Amino acid sequence: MDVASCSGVLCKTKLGGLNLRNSDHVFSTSCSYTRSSTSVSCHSSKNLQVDNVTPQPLARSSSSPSSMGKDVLGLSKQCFHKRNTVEKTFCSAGVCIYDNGIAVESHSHAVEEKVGVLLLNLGGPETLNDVQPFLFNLFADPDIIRLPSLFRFLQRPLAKLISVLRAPKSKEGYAAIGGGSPLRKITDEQAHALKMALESKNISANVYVGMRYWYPFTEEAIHQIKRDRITRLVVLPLYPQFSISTTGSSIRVLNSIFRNDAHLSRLPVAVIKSWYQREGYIKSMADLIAKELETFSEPAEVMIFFSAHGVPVSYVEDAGDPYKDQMEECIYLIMQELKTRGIDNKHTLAYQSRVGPVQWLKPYTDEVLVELGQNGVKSLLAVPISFVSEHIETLEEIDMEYKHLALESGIENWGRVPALGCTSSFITDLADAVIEALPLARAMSTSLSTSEVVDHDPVRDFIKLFFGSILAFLLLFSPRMISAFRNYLC
Ligand SMILES: C=CC1=C(C)c2cc3[nH]c(cc4nc(cc5[nH]c(cc1n2)c(C)c5CCC(=O)O)C(CCC(=O)O)=C4C)c(C)c3C=C
Ligand SMILES: [Fe+2]
Repeated sequence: MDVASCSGVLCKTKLGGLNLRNSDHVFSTSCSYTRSSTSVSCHSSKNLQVDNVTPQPLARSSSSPSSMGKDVLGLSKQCFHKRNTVEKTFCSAGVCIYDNGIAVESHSHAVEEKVGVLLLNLGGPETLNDVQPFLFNLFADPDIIRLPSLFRFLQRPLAKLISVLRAPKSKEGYAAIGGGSPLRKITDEQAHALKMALESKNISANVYVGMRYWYPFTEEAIHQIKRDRITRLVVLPLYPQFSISTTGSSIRVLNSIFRNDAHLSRLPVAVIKSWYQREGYIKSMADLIAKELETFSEPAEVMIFFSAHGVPVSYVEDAGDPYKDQMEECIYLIMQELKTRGIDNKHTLAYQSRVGPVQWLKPYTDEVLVELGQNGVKSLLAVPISFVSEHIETLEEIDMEYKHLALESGIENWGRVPALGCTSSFITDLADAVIEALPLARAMSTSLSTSEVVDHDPVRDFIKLFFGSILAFLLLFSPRMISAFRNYLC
């Protein structure tokens, strides 16, 4: 059934033996919704709203993150939300949720809808020989090293240089955790668990894994989705909070694949850009923290230490990355949830894993640990917060380096909350997010907007390349640049 042809008060979309029933808000060509201080406006030429918006932080601060109302990714915004100051669950999946939500009811005759879920993740080297090429892929990403357009042609040579320089240090880290990243195995397990959770909710779906920098690459997953003739796709990045450097980068790749493929550009897709504020996720995190606190002799005395992967400050301040705002909101929500359980410990947030010469979000995890130790904190529970699987930065950086540093600095009792992995309440919540997003899928546009049309002027390109090369040469051999490269080594 072509959902775009739907009209009237009630529309039904048949999904693999299910009917997803929505209020007419979902299918009207243009809709707006107001409820106390919350409002959502959606406009769609295809009678269907799709995510493509970053959900709003809730309740705490009064100003929106700097990216709100901006289109950080060049994705067309189909919906925009205003701050919800009263109702916690309004935008629970990072997708537009309407009036009475989405009613899902069983239906006896199946139609040809084939649902796919694409899990996006970072990927990691599986062997020590993979480390340098993995790092090359990472640093060749213009969302990881953001060069001014004049220097874009240097992206790959620079990536080669930095990956070769950094590889020995990274290899040491991967060697310490068994010779490779566990990310592929864990993500595959999460994919399987999600498929099962969807099945238990009567949704039959294929779940795919698409990694950004290592196998199975996002491109491979998309080919498989095409071969399997998926007719409706939900894209679910495994990063709770949105950053240009993670979810943003993966969605940029998806966008370019979909736009240039006649079949894919017609496929209804819903992208869940972030989900840090979902109740199920917040509660699952609170469960893990509460359980781990119990392992201390005096749980109430323990400092809860959230450690998030950092991003360069310029991402937040210049490019409008909502990552920092979402991180702070997420921690606020977890602490609120713990408070409802009578847990009112002190807590703090710091950022780890900085790379290269630029300023990263502060405070830095290593510096805060030393300060806390010096200030007499005796018990500390580390909580990795930006990622949902174990990886090099939990297993090596936190469990080895930071633990050692903390104990050296005077902290006596150390604990670490495990990553969510396949925790069942968490996977169930992801399944709910998928189900909420499904009816909001819409086809990506085939036409490039004017700002995206690549304008080729050979004379201008030559002038840029010529002067860019001279500038790059001068910069590369300046003392400042040489010291900058040294920073990639440690
Ligand atoms: C939300 C999570 C992450 C953000 C934000 C992020 C930004 C970011 N990362 C780098 C550089 C590196 N990241 C590396 C590994 C790595 N990064 C994340 C997550 C985020 N990165 C994960 C889960 C992993 C581990 C993957 C694994 O193999 O287990 C690495 C490689 C490891 C190392 O050498 O330290 C680098 C390098 C930048 C520059 C950046 C933002 C601009
Ligand atoms: Fe990273």
